[in-house]
Amino acid sequence: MTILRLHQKSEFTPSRIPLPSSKSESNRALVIDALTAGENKITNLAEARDTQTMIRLLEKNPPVFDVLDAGTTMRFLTAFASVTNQKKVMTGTARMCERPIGILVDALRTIGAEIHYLNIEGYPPLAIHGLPEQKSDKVKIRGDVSSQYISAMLMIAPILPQGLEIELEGKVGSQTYIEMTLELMAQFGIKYTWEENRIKVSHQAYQPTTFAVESDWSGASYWFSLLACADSGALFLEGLKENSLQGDSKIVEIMDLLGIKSTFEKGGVLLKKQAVKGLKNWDFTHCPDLAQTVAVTCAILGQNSIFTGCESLKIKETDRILALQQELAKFNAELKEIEPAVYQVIPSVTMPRQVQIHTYDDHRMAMAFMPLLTKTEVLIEDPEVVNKSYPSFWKHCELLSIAMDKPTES
Ligand SMILES: O=C(O)C1=C[C@@H](OP(=O)(O)O)[C@@H](O)[C@H](O)C1
Ligand SMILES: C=C(OP(=O)(O)O)C(=O)O
Repeated sequence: MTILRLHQKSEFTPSRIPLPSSKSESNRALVIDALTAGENKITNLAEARDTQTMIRLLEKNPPVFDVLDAGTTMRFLTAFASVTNQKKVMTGTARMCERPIGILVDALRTIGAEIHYLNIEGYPPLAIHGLPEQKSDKVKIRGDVSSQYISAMLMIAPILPQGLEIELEGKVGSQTYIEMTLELMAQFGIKYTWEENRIKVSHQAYQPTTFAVESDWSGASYWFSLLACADSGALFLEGLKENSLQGDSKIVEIMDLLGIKSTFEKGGVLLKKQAVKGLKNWDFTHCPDLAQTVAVTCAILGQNSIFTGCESLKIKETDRILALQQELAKFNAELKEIEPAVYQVIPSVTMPRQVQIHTYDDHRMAMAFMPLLTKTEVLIEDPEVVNKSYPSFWKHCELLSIAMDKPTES
C-alpha cells in the first residue's frame, strides 16, 4: 500500500485549476463515434483511466474486453458489442464482477442478443455472441438500479433496424445521466421523443459532427469542498459552463448553502467564500457521485444534514455508505442510517491531529476526503486510486501549494 501525507493548510491564495474532462461525456462520445459511419471530430477527451480503457478497447478490439473498474465502459460496451454483432467476453476487476448487469442483459436479450453469464447469473463476466436479428422493438427497464443500462440501450437504439422504445419502470435514478446521453445523441443528429416514461428512438444514422468534451463537474466538486472547508481563499475552476450536460453541476446550488458563491465568467467559474446558509437536507437521486463530497464537507463544517436518494451508493466502486461511515468515524463524525437510503450526517466535534483515510479502490473516497487537510494532517492510502477519473488530481493540489510528502510504501 502507498500512503500520501497531506500537510494541514487552510488559506488559499486565489488560484486557477485546470480541470480534467468529463469521463461520462467522453465515454458516450466514443461509443457514438464508433457507431457513426463517417468521421467525427471529438476533442478534449478525458485522461481518466475509464476513458483511456474505452479508447484502447475500441481501437484494439481484443476478444476479451477487460474494462477494469469502469462501470460505464462495461455497460456501454456490452450493448455496443451486441449491436455490432460481435463475439466478446466482457470482464473487469473483482469489484466489477460484483456490480449487477442483469437488467441490461435482460433488455439486450429481449431485443435478440445472445449473452451468457460465465460465472454468477446477473453479474460479469459475460460471453456475448452477437445480435443476429432484432426480435423486439420494445423493452421495459427498471430505472432504480443504474441509469447506465438505459444509456447503453439508448445509444445503440438508432442502429437497430426497427429502432427501440424503452419503457422506464418505477423510480428512475441518475436521470440527469439519461438526459446527458440523449442530448449528446441529439448533437450527433439523432431525433427522439420522451413522453412520460417512454423514450422512442427510430432507426436512423448518427451524423458526423464536431464535439468538444466539457470539463468534469464531478471532479470540480472537490475544489468547491476544499474552499468551503478552508478559512479563506478563492479559486477559479477552468472550463466549466453554467449550462452543462452534467447533472453534477448541481454542486453550485449545494455549495451555495455551504458557503461558496459561484460566479460564471469567461473561461470558467470563480469560487469565493460567503456565509454558510446551511444544508438541512439534499436528495442525491440524480447526482449520486456528489454524495461523498457533500458528506465530508458537512461533517467538517458542522452541518447536521439529511441525505436522501442514496439507493445506488452501495453498488458503486465500493459500498460507499459503509466506506463513508468507516472513514467519517475516524474524525468523530457519523453517517447514520435513518431509514433505507436515508442518512443523517452527524458532524465532527473533535478533530484528531492526524487522520488516515482508507480508499477502498474508490477514486471518490480519496478525493472527497482531501479537504480534511484544512483541519488536520491527512494520510491518503493508495492515492493513485484517483486515476480512474482524475489522474492529475494530486498535481492540481500542488498548484494550490498544498504540501505533500512523496507517497511511501507501508
Ligand atoms: O452514465 C454515467 O456516466 C454515470 C452514471 C451514474 O451511475 P448510475 O446510473 O449507476 O447511478 C454515475 O454514478 C456514474 O459515475 C457515471
Ligand atoms: C460510479 C462511478 O463510475 P462507474 O459507475 O462508471 O464505474 C463514479 O465515477 O463515481
